[in-house]
Amino acid sequence: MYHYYCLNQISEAGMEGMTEQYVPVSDPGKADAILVRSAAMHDMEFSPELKAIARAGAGVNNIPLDKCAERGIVVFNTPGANANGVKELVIAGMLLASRDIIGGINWVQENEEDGNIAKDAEKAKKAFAGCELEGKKLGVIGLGAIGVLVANAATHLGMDVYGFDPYVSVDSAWRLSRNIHHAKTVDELYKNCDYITIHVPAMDSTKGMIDKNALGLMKKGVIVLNFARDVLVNEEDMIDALESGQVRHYVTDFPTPVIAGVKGAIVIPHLGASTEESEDNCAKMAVRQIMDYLEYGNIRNSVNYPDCDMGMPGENKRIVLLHYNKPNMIGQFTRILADDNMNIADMANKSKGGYAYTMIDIDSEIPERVADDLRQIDGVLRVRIVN
Ligand SMILES: NC(=O)C1=CN([C@@H]2O[C@H](COP(=O)(O)OP(=O)(O)OC[C@H]3O[C@@H](n4cnc5c(N)ncnc54)[C@H](O)[C@@H]3O)[C@@H](O)[C@H]2O)C=CC1
Ligand SMILES: O=C(O)CCC(=O)C(=O)O
Repeated sequence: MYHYYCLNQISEAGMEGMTEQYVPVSDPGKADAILVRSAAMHDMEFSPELKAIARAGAGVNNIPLDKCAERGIVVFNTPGANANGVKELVIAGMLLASRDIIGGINWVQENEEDGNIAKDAEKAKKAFAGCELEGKKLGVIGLGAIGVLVANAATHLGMDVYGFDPYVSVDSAWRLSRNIHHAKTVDELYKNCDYITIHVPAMDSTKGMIDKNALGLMKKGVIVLNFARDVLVNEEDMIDALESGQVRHYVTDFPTPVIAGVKGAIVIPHLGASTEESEDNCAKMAVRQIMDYLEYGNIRNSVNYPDCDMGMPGENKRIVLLHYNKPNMIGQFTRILADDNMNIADMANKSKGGYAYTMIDIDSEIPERVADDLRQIDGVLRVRIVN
């Protein structure tokens, strides 16, 4: 039996994937796994019961990854599962910023009682005119799951697209249209583009990257779109740039007290991934990953531990160890198993930064006392016999 707790509402389509072995609990302190969307977890206490957290989404800046790793809690996310939802809203954002669709709709609502509205609209509409996307230059910062989709879609709208991502993955590079120009520096993209959209995670290295200096390099009247995280943009600097006309519109998916209501800012209430399809995709992926980890110890799409997958153990018994990535850990594990006359049928060890994960299949029962001996090794953070 496994206990889980949902910190946010998670799509039914995902929860339906859980077998009768999974029971919801009302106290997170009693959960083996927590499912979360955007709820902030930094101040939460984690009980020793907690083995996994699954973020049904991409960004994990709401979760204390190192604290979790130190406690042997594996944190998962669902890469790419909501990327199409965000891509579509970014395209909508570019259109909203190019033509005053919102102003026009508001005008119709304000004049709904006007019996002459059809004729009056023809006079009023010049106030809401705009420009087209075709032929304009778009700069995409971050060519991951979302950035690639946005860049490729924009080429189909006839835009001239520039991409910047010094850490682009091989998979993303394969998915990227050959029509995208490779910007070698972010400044090159700032200087040349009419629209700039940012799709990078919120990390120490990216926070505030769109600041006064970056905005100063951009073309006058640029449109900036931020569907990634509020902290990537220095909002005070953005307000100055909107007031001076350096930025024509700032489209953001993140309302804050500073930016909400600012003239020129088009602020959306974090709707990028709020589609039925994205919510279902994320929930299904998060649930599958949690179940595979709790039942078989397999790790797929973790952000604080290495991915490591040995499939199902079959007739064997499996023990998994979360530990520091340092010398002589495996030697100590195998010595303890050998002292107990246990035969290793299969084994995998992977590392990610300072942490590592070892899966060992044994062709006999694994006594709890062996797990206890393994727990005593300096640098071991958690040991689980998973079947
Ligand atoms: N508005 C919404 O509802 C949503 C927002 N997001 C946000 O969007 C972000 C991106 O999402 P995905 O594309 O799915 O993530 P991803 O991990 O697939 O892609 C991120 C890309 O950013 C690149 N990158 C990192 N630092 C960079 C830098 N300094 N300059 C240029 N590129 C850099 C990485 O190499 C990677 O290719 C998430 O971290 C999240 O914060 C994600 C989903 C929904
Ligand atoms: O769950 C949500 O709607 C937020 C999506 C998001 O921001 C993300 O996946 O990073």
